[in-house]
Formats: sequence, C-alpha cells, structure tokens
Amino acid sequence: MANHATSNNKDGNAPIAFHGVSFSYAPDQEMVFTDLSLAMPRGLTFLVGPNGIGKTTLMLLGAARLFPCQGEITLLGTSTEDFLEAEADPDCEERRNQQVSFIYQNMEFETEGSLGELLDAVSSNSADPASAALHRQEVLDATGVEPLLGSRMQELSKGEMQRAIIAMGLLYGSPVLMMDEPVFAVEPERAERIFAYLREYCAGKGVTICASVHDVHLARKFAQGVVLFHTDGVVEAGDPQELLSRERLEVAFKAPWDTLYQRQTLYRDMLNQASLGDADPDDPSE
Ligand SMILES: Nc1ncnc2c1ncn2[C@@H]1O[C@H](COP(=O)(O)OP(=O)(O)OP(=O)(O)O)[C@@H](O)[C@H]1O
Repeated sequence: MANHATSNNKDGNAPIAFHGVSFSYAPDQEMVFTDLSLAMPRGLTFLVGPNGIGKTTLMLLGAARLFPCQGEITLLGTSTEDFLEAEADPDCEERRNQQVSFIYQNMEFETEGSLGELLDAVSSNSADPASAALHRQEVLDATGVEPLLGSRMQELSKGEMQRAIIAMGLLYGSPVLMMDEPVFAVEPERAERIFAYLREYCAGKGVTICASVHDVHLARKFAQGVVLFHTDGVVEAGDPQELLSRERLEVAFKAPWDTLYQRQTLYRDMLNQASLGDADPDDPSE
C-alpha cells in the first residue's frame, strides 16, 4: 500500500514527525507506508481510518517500537534511531519508555500482585514521581479503577483491564503516549469520561496522546488533532472539524455515512470477541 501524506502535514515543532518514511514488516511484504511525511498534531490526537490501513503501525513507528526501512522519524526532536537498541539494552529501553509509552490492544500481566500494588510500582518508576502522586486521585476517578485496587490483574474483566492500563500509562507519565484501541471493551459513558480527562490531561501537562479508535463519535467529541487514513493510501493530519466532517470521512472510507456507524459497531464487537472468547465483554456495573 502506498501512502502519501498531503501538504497540510508540516509542523517544524511537531512532537512526532515522519520524514519520507517507508516501512514494510518484511522485505518480501507489501509496504505499509511509502515516502510518508507527516507531523503529528499536539494534544489528544485520534487516528481514524479503515481496518488494516496502518494506524497501529504508525503508532509503533512513532513510539520507536518499529523503525523505518527508509526515512527518519523524530520524537520530541530526536531521531527514533537513538532507541534502536531498546529491545536488547534495558537502559535504552527505559530511556525510550520515559519518552513514549505504548498501550497495546491486548496486554497481559503475570504478576500475582494487586492492581493497587502495580499502580504504586508504576508511579515510583515514573518519569516524574511527584507529578504521578499529584495526579493519582484524578486518574483513579477518571478511569474508575479505585474499587478495583485490591483485585489481581487476572481477575479483571477486559473493560476493567483496559481502564487499569490507561491508569498505568497516565501514572507512568511519559510526555508521549500511544494507545491502540484503548477503550473498545469499555462501557460508552466511561469511555467518554476517560477521553474528557485525557483531553484535560494533555492540555494541562503539554502531553501528546495518540489513540486509534473506530468510534467516529468519540473522535468528533474529544479530538484536538486527527490523523485521517484514506482507503486509497493518503494520510492527512490536521484539525478535527475539517478532517472529521461527514464529507471528508465518506471520501476517506469510500463509504456512505450510515454504513460507517454500522462498521464501527461491528468492529468493536469483533475486537471484544477476539480478546475475550466467551467471557463477558465488560463489567455491567461500570
Ligand atoms: N506483525 C505484522 N507482520 C506483518 N504484517 C503486519 C503485522 N502487523 C500488521 N501488519 C500488516 O500491516 C498493515 C497495517 O496494519 P495495522 O495493524 O497497522 O492496521 P490498522 O489500521 O491498525 O488496523 P485495525 O484498524 O484493523 O487495527 C496490514 O496490512 C496488516 O496486515
């Protein structure tokens, strides 16, 4: 798939910038991006686009979990090449994580400890422990995990787990945070509360959060910036009001408006099925 960014993607001070980036997962595989140049907007940015178009890959590249085959990515002004050794070198990994955290769609924890203990450990390893202590209560309130602090991670439902992981990410306190479908199993009112807080958190702390979502309603309500992926390979970054207009979304998805909403619901159900098997998709008491 050849992706070519459009001209509104330039910002010399962008928190993350892609400069002529090409990437494929293996030499014999199709390119996910070809010569992509893009400036990630500041604040809470939603990545919106069809399935399999490259949203996760873009976040993994920006978070120095993957590296370009060609071109360069700058993260807070520094090339992600500085973190090439992160997988092999724990110091390098920690330096990278203190710059950028990544919340995966499915994360597993082997610890026998409680969520409360885990959050304490995350806060004390934080890039900024004083700030983590200051924000702890509001993070617990926004994510609604306070009643779960005594639970072991294995005991949490998928929706509870997603809320717990968001709390961890916020308490760890990296200046850039990538979230891959962070609320697909979370009940809608709680998901809105979380995004309202993430928006405030970004504005208050000057943090950049990128989240891939299939829920255009959430993006329209909370996004401060948008990266819109078109079916034909164009990737454009910019203002939510412009990029999330009905007309622009219909062009990007090559689909009429009504079917976009049906697709979102189907995709959310599919993610839940894939991650839960037969388990309850979320705690109904949320
Ligand atoms: N680990 C991998 N190895 C090989 N190909 C991959 C890998 N991960 C993703 N891909 C391919 O890269 C392309 C982009 O995938 P990506 O997961 O980034 O899309 P996405 O927009 O996040 O999709 P979705 O909305 O379904 O989560 C797809 O063609 C996918 O099949």
